[in-house]
This record gives sequence, C-alpha cells and structure tokens, in this order.
Amino acid sequence: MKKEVKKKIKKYFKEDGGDKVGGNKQQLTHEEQEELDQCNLTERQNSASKDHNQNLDDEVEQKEQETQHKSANNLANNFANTSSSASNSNQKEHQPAAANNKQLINQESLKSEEEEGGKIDDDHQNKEDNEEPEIDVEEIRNKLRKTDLKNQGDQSSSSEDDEDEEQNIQELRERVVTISQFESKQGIQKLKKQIASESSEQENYYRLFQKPEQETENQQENDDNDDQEEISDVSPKQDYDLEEEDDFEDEQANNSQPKQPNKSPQQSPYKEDSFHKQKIVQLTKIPSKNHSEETQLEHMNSTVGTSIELSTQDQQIEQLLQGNQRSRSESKTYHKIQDDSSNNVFGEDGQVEKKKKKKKFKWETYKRMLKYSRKQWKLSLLGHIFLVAQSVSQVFIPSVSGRLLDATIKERDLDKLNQLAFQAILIFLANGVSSFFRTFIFSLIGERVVIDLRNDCFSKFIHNEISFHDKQHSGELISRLGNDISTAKAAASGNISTTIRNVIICIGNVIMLFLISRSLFVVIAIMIPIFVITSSVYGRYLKKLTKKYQDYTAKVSSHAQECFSNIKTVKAFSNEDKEILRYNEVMKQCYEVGYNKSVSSGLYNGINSLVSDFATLAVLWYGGYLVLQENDLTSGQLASVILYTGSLASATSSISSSLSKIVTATGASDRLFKLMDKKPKIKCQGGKTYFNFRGEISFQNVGFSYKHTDHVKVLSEFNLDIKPGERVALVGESGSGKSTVIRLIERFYDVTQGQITIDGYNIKEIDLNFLHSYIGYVSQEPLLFSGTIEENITYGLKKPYSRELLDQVCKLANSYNFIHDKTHFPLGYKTLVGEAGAKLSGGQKQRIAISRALILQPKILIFDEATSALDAESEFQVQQAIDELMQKQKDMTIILIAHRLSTIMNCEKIVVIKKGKVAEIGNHKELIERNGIYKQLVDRQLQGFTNQ
Ligand SMILES: Nc1ncnc2c1ncn2[C@@H]1O[C@H](COP(=O)(O)OP(=O)(O)OP(=O)(O)O)[C@@H](O)[C@H]1O
Repeated sequence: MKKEVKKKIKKYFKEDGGDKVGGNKQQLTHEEQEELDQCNLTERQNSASKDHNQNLDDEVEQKEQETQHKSANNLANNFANTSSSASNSNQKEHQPAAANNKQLINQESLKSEEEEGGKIDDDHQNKEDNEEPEIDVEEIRNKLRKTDLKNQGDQSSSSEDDEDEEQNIQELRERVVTISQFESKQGIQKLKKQIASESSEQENYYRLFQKPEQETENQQENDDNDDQEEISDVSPKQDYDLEEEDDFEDEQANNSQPKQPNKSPQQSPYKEDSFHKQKIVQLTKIPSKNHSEETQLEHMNSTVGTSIELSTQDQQIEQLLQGNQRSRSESKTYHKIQDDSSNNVFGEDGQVEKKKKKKKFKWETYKRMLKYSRKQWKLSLLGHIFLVAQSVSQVFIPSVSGRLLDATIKERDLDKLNQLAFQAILIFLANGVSSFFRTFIFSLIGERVVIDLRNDCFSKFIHNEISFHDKQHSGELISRLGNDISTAKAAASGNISTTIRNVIICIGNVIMLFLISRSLFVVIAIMIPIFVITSSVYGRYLKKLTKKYQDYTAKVSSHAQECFSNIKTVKAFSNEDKEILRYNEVMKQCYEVGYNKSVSSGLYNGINSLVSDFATLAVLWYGGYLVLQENDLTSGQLASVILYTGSLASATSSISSSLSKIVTATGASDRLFKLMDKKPKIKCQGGKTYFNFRGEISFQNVGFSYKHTDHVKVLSEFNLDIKPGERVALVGESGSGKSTVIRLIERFYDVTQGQITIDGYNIKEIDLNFLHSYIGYVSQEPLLFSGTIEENITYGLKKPYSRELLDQVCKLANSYNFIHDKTHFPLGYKTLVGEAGAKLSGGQKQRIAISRALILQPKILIFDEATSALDAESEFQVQQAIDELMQKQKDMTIILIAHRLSTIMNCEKIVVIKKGKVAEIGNHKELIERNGIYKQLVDRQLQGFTNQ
C-alpha cells in the first residue's frame, strides 16, 4: 500500500515536471492519504530534530562515501562473491560498506519521497491550525481597528495636506507589509524605520497619544489574563501592520476570487495556479501610476511557474520595485538587504554557488586545523600504531584465504588446513582488535578537536562587538558552529588516518598481486584505473548535486523555522496560506534538484554495476585461462588475486574520497577561521577601572554612523551633558537616534566623531566590564534566559548577593508580589521561566528585567522604551515601578526614552532629538514656554485627551 501511494505521488511529480508538486493530492484516496501521513510522521519527527543540519551534513558525508566507494565495493563484492573461497575477512571489510550504501540509497529515495509527502502533511496540519484561534485574532484586530479609527478621527480635523500625508503613509505602510513578506526580519526593521522616519510627525503623534484612563480600567483585570497577553504582543508599531492587514483583506474581498484562507491548505498552490497568481498579485499590489493591476497580473502570469532559477520572491520584489516610481529609497533598501543576504549561509542560489567555486585547498588553513589535533599527539601516536597493525594484517587476509582453498581443493591435506585456519584466526584477531582501537582512538581525537574548536569559536563570536552581530546573521553563526565545525573535523582527524591506512593497503596489495601472478597483475593494472576514473568523474557530479540538494533542503528548514518562530505574527495576519505558498515555492526548487539527483543516482549505479561486472569477468576469464591452460596458477591463488583486486579498488577510491574530504574540510575550516579572526575593535577587557564611578556623561560633538550603513549620519554634532543623579528623558520622532544615544553610552558602538566622556574619562579608555557593572539597562523587549527567576535576576551579578538585596530590588521593580504569589508561582524565586521567559507575561518579564538591572546597584539606569512592547495593564505595572524608582533613587542617573507625558514631565532634563541632533533641551516648563517641537507634541497629546 505504502509503495503504491509513493508510486502514485512520484508519477504525479514526473508528469508535472515539478511545477505541480503536491498538486494531485486530492486524487489520493482517504486511505492512501492516511497511509502517506503515517509515512510522513517519521520524517516530520526527524526534521523536527534540532540537529537537522547536522543530519544533512552526515547525509552528504555518507553520500560522498557512497559515490566514492560504491564502485569499488561493487567490484570488491563481485570478486568476493564469485570466489568459492571463504573470504569472510575481506567481506567484513567490504560488505558492511556496500550494505550501508544500499541503505543510504533507500533512505535517500525514501527521504525525498517523504519530504514531498511531508508537504501535504504540513498542509493538513495547517488546516487544523487555521480553524482554532480565528476568534481571538479577530478580537484583537477589532480592538486595534477601533483605536486606529479614533486616531484617524482625531486627525480628520487637520488640513487637506495632512490627509494627503496620511494617504502617503498608507501607501508606504502597504509597501512595508508587501516587502516584509519576503525579506528578513533585520532587513524589514531597517525598512520600517526608514519609512517611519518619513512619517515622523504622525508616528510621534501616535506615540504620545496615550490614554491614562484606559490604564485605570485595565488595572482591575488579572495580570495573567491570556487575552491581555495576546494583546501585549501587538505593540504600537504592529498596530500599523494590523491596519495594513485590514486593507489587504479588503483588497481580497474586492477581488472576484473567493477568499480562501481556511480552505486553501487542501488546495495545493501548485495545482491552483490561478489562485497562486492572484495571491501574488495581491501581495505585490501597490499604488502605481505606470502599471495597472492588469499589467502586473499579466506580467506575473508570465513569470510564475516558468522560472526555477530566479526565485519567485525575487520576481515579486522586482515587480514591486518596477511598479513604483516613487520607491527609490525602498529599492536601495532592497538591494541592501540583498547584499546582506550574501553573507547568509542559506543565501540565494547564485550566491551559494559563488561560495562553492571559491573552495580550494589552503595549506595554511590545513596546518592551523592540524594544530587542534596536535594537542592530542599521544593518542594520535597510539592510533597510528594500531593503524599500521590493522593495515598489515589486512594485506595477509586474501593470501591466507587462498592457501586455505588450495589446502582443501588441490592438496586435500587436513593437517595443513588446520594449521592455516589457526594462522587465519590470529590474523583476523589482529585485524579486528587493531581495527577497534584505531577507530576508537581517531574518533575520540575528532571529538576532542570538535570540543576545542567549538569552544574557541563560540568564545570568539560572543566576545565580538555588536556591529559584528549586526552583520552576521545568527543563523549563519549557528551553522558555522554546527555544520562547519563537524566538516572541519575531517581535516584534523579521521581522514588522514584513513588515507594512510589505504596507502599501506594499496602498496601491500600491489606487492602481493605481483608476487602471485605477474601476467594477471598487468590485466588488473589496466582495469582498475578505468574503473576508478569512471566512477570518480561521475561521483563528483553526483556529489555536486547532493550538495545543491542539501542547500535547498536547508532553505526549506530555514523557512519553516522562521515561520514557526514567528507563528503569532503569521496567525495574527491570517497568513498561513501565504506561508504555505512560500514554503511550496522553496520545496519546488528542492524537488527540481531532487529529481535530477534521482536520475543521476540511477545512472551512476547502473554504469557502476556494468563496469565492475565486466572487470570481474575479465579477471575471472583470464585467471581461469591461466589455471586451465597454462597451469600457471592454482585455484586458491586465483581466489587470492580476486580478493586482492577488490581490496585494491576499494582502497584506491577511498584515498581519493578521503583527500577530497580533506579539501572540503579545509574549505569549511577556512570560513570558520575567517569569522574567528574578525577582531573586535571594542574589547571587553582592558582600560581604566576606578572606584568612584559617579555617572556623569558628556557627549561632545559626537558624530555616528552604523558600520554597514556608514553613508547615513545617525548622529551629528550631538552635544549633551548629563549630571550624576539627573533624570533625563529623550524624546523625538522615530528614527531620530534616541536608542543610538543609549547604545553609545553602553559602548555597544564607538563614536565616529567627537567623544563621549564618563566622569571626565573618554569612554574608549574605560574598561568595558567595569563600565557595564555600573550601568543598568532595560530594553524594549524584555528578554530572559531559560532558568529560574532568581537566575535571571542575578544574571549580570559577578559577586555574591544576599536574599535581602534580592527582595529589595524586586520590591523596587514591582515584581516582588507576583513572584511571591503562591497560586501562580509556588516556587517563588525558584520558578522556571521557560524558554526566553515564555511562562511569564510581558509585564512580568519586564519587571524581572528591571530587577535584573537594579540588582547591579547601577549608577546609571537606562530604560529604552521599556513599556512600548507591553499591553496597558502591564505598562501600568512597569510604569509604576519606573515612577517609584525615579522618586526614590535620587543618587542614580536615570535616562529614559518614553512616550508617556507624565513620565517625561517628571524629568529634570528633557532632550528633544531631531535628525540626530539635539533640537531642544530643558525641563517641561522651559520647553513649553519655548513653544517649539516639544510644545507641539504635548499639545497633540492634550488635544487627544480632550477629543476623548
Ligand atoms: N544596527 C543598525 N544598523 C544600521 N542602522 C541602524 C541600526 N540601528 C538603527 N539604525 C538606524 O539608525 C537610525 C536611528 O535609529 P534609532 O534606533 O536610534 O532611532 P530611535 O529614535 O530610537 O527610533 P525609535 O523611536 O523608532 O526606536 C535609524 O534610521 C535606523 O534605521
């Protein structure tokens, strides 16, 4: 049954030439579908494994072995099977490998089949997921829609210009959402900020437009209310996106096609081409004066499904950029993102290819890699002793097997047979024992090398500065730590020993063959190179395809991973179908390569069998002739020759395989070392440490650009003095540089012009660890680590602490009560917070983050929009903590970026930042009297209250 289903799917795939992967799912019967789902379960479990990439790597490694050894093993097995002698020992060497290869081929084909089926299973799963949370999402959307309508209502009093402006923003928002479907998180954040800065006034207005009344209402609601938590995921920034989603849905409704969000998972996008295209058109639809929707549709029609090389994603974005004459800035951002993605390990196909071409053997890298194994020289020496012992014993196995045969058939001498059997036992034992120790020792060395490398690498990555992490995608770093190190291990351990072993075996076999029969030796010397060349040339091609297939599979996993980690966003936008479309797009590319690979594998195996069978026949025929006609050879010797030939072929291709692995491993090591060698300019240690840290901060003509966007001046001629114990609020439009100011105080980056001094010392001269021990930092997103509440609170503490201190900071941060609420947290401080604090609400996480900052007893406390990601109730709780802190901690410099007028008003110094410069500075009263930007912001907020 299982086979039939798979056959059926295969057939469909073939018929559709890859364009309609999964498209015929409807034609499967229910039973077949169930059967298929059952098959897919195993695959799904495997793919859920955290070591997915590692598995892929292993697969490639094994596949590589397969391609290199398969031919040799075939030949070896052919020879071994035709011989009547009991060549057990030699079969031991070859047969497991051959069996393993067969298994691999089966796994390979099964895997591709199951992956194809897995997609259908995913569709099914998505359908189930779709049905459940619809109501919650709607509720959230309605709430936010109301808020937005109110805002629009308030704005309607403004002039016509404002309306135009609003329309522009609307268009911009549409474009943001469209592009965000295709771009990386990092890329889109930049894009959003860029667009947000264009709509600065409205954004600013939005931020200041808060309703204190709402807070008191929400106070009564339970802190752990699930609904509240859902809402807490929707920050003011996301509010725009939700509004955008409404527009998007309207567009869908206007379209003559029926809306399909809950049904389409059943209807595969590959079958439903029109639906697919329409979706894409909807996604790429942007207001354009030059391109009508029809033109876009036509254009998309011509592109969808025809090109595999250029991803549909690229086409869509290209379309989008063509379609809008006004989106030059976006275009720049798009190309920037494209550039960035070239560093991504799962970058565009062409980029992956480029990287591959660069791969070549580098002696320096290899030597550096060997240094890691040199540490294990004692073990290595022992390993080499066993290696020689095993290789030598192996060379004698065919000889003793042949003599055993002669003693039986030709001489018919039982005593000699027993004697020879005893010799054979000794040789087999020597071979087995030394094989165990050799394998164990070299594998152990490999593991130790991996540990050392991973430690080195992780420590280098984590010590590197923030701009390094801005540039390197975390996925790439993780891939380097996982895949590349595993591959690099081959350069430092096992493969050298394998090469040496095979060289010894080759030499031994050649000598033995020469001694047994010179004329047969000549025949073999001609056959083996033909055989090895044929298989290695084709094997190389197959290996290339396998690697390409691996890249695509990694892309598929990466997409799924991104999707599942952003599942709330996907659900909130009801974008399950679109994600399935995107997933299927990548799968389609993967299938194309998989198809070619399957054809090539078939051809490879066919040709291999043919060549090896002919080679076997040649030796058998000529050997038989020598035995019968010339009386030059005994049948036992012929058997030995056959075994030696198989062993020689296997060893020869093993050598080329090991050498190629060493080259690959050197390439991986090279990438790794390049990353490891990136030296941070900002070092964690070194510099001034002094005892009287007061927290006086001075920005003197500071200019700053981010490293990878150095054409954009984020701060210029920025001057600001903050006295110890002062409360300072930074306000200004989005993208004006507020967070950047804070990042510079933390010295996440170095200024590009001017200087920042702390207590009169240039910040660059102060030891970074020392500086950070006096700065408490609470970020926008409350980020916790898995572990207990206590471990999280004391995360930054480098010295012992008392329970009193813990209680004290928790009370200050307004977290004490909920931590000691026995119903929800029976273990109190010892409660496990789950991965990234998943078991806590946003407000609880943020209050723990404040406790974490306070326990350092910092001299400077920074809040970077600490409440912006929280719902109203959580915001109130956190705000209360901040207000209390501002009143009680008089000796602490508090710098905050806030949007609540009440908080800002309490500050002694309010700094209004505009386009990277200080536009206004003073206290609330002074700034109101000045009647400038600040006054406008306050007026708007007050006007908002009045309207309500
Ligand atoms: N890591 C980064 N790399 C490159 N550019 C960045 C980076 N972080 C911020 N920027 C850019 O620097 C400018 C200032 O950003 P910043 O985060 O300081 O603004 P902000 O005033 O805090 O905005 P918001 O209120 O929206 O958080 C923006 O144009 C932004 O795109």
